[in-house]
Amino acid sequence: MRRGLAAGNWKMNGTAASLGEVEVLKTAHPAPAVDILICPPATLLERLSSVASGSAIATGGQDCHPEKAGAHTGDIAAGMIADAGGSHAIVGHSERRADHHETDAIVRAKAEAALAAGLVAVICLGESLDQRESDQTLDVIGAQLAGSLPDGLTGANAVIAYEPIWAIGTGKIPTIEQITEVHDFIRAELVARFGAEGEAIRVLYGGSVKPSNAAEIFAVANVDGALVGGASLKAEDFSPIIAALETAKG
Ligand SMILES: O=C[C@H](O)COP(=O)(O)O
Repeated sequence: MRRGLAAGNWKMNGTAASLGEVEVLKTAHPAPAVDILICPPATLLERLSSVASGSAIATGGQDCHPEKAGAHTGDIAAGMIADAGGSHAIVGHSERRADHHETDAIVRAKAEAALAAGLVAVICLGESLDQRESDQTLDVIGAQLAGSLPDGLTGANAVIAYEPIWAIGTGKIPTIEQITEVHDFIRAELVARFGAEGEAIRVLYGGSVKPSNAAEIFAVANVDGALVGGASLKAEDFSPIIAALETAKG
């Protein structure tokens, strides 16, 4: 059975004061039945990793550059995330794909860089509202899986996050039937490509996950957890999501 993963993506939010939220989570979840991950902005990664040290909370970056080092102003290499105490790297988030024109090929290269640095790659994909409304969702997800995933993925080195773009930060979520359809499709594609490891790779849902809707989303068989944005910023919101995942998948 896959272990649940509650992942928080703080995006471009958080200052040193936010580290107190991690202290609260540590106390509230000393021995959780699921994995917990927080990906703060790069400015906080080392400090947050230090605060989380010795707890059940893993940390990671929100992006990494495909190269190991070099003249890439403003970018961060996967090895730097590891050096700062992180164990995961989110790649291919729709905000990166949109804001930084990241293609599937770039996302794949970033995922490969994460794996080469010993990180777990959290590879994101999802359809736009136009694509959803024109019945292209599974085609889009299939193409993103084919183009963004490196070879050799396993349950230990990769996580997939399905995030419908139109559900991110909007308060809207797909129906449970829609989430089930996409997650079942992703699972089948992973098994077709990676065999038994495709069964072990966790598939997270992301997009407006809140304490109020977490339980129904986590009840879906192929939903192994969540990639949470806004509701991961405050322990009072993230903690009940972790608890709901423990109930469903712990
Ligand atoms: O990475 C997280 C997702 O983009 C979801 O963000 P959200 O929970 O604020 O909708």
